[in-house]
Amino acid sequence: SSGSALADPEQNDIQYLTPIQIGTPPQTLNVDVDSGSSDLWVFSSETPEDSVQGQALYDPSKSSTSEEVQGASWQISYGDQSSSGGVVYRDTVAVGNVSIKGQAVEVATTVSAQFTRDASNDGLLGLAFSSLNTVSPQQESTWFDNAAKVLDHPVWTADLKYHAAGTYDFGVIDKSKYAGKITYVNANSSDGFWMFDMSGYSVGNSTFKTAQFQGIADTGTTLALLPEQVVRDYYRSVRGAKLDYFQGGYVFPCGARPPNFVLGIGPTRLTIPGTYINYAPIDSFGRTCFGGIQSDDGIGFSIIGDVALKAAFVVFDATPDQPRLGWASK
Ligand SMILES: CCOC(=O)c1ccc(CN)cc1
Repeated sequence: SSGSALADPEQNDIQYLTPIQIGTPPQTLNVDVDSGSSDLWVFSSETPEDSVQGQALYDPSKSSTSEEVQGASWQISYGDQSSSGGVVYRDTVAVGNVSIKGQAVEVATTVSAQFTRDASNDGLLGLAFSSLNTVSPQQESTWFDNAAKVLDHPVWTADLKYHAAGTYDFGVIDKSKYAGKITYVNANSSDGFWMFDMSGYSVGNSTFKTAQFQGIADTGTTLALLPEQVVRDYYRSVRGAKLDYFQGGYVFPCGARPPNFVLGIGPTRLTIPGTYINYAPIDSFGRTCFGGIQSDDGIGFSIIGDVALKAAFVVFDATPDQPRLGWASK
């Protein structure tokens, strides 16, 4: 089997939302497909009312195919200090028409304020490796790990777009979605992430600078978080850029035209247009803008989030014993 699902951006592409179907009859929720985590969790009939502000809810009692996983619970916190937790059901989950029975659906009984405030986000679909799943006492598999058994190929692809809807495909690599060839690099899943090595960078039309650093391909993070030295070097070329401690990163006048940023990924190059790096205004006048590239300081590795991923067609290839990431222009 194979399938395709929409990746619809919220304002400023802060995140992309994908409709999925849970239960019988199907209940459609819009979730954030997140290659940086491994829990499928949703707002539900068991989420306290004062924590729900407009989200669609999964109600397992209205699904003839749901069953509670006795004694199981989950609790997760993300890099941005948001968090959620709750209990676990099994039910049928379809993403892009690929339907998987007995998928662990983690039902939120607590969510942090950041999730409550985002009315259009009904939950997360974690597509990192199952070793990061937080269900206890018995860890659960991700939807993709379960789907890979029935997909024509153990792959999924991300075609995110700038201020436009893109797609996530499962079990198929759609040639109409990219240009030229796909360059594959090995992924290291030992920490549960889609982690890979970068070989250097260039700013605008300057010469390529070699730099060895590793990062994770993370569809669930908005920006690109890179080594401090690289980021400092980049903003030297942005008129009026400065590191604003109170905004928590580099800002610049919205009229600045940031240069392109080229990321070296093995033998291939990913060019992030400067327009993607002029991420969004931080003030209501649209005077000062926040950079789409920021420092990864304190994380321990870089995070290649949506600002970078939307410049490419990305293949998440879970071929047993040698996961790979494929990169193509489009
Ligand atoms: C605004 C609601 O979304 C989140 O808080 C959120 C989304 C994804 C992730 C995973 N990187 C963390 C928090």
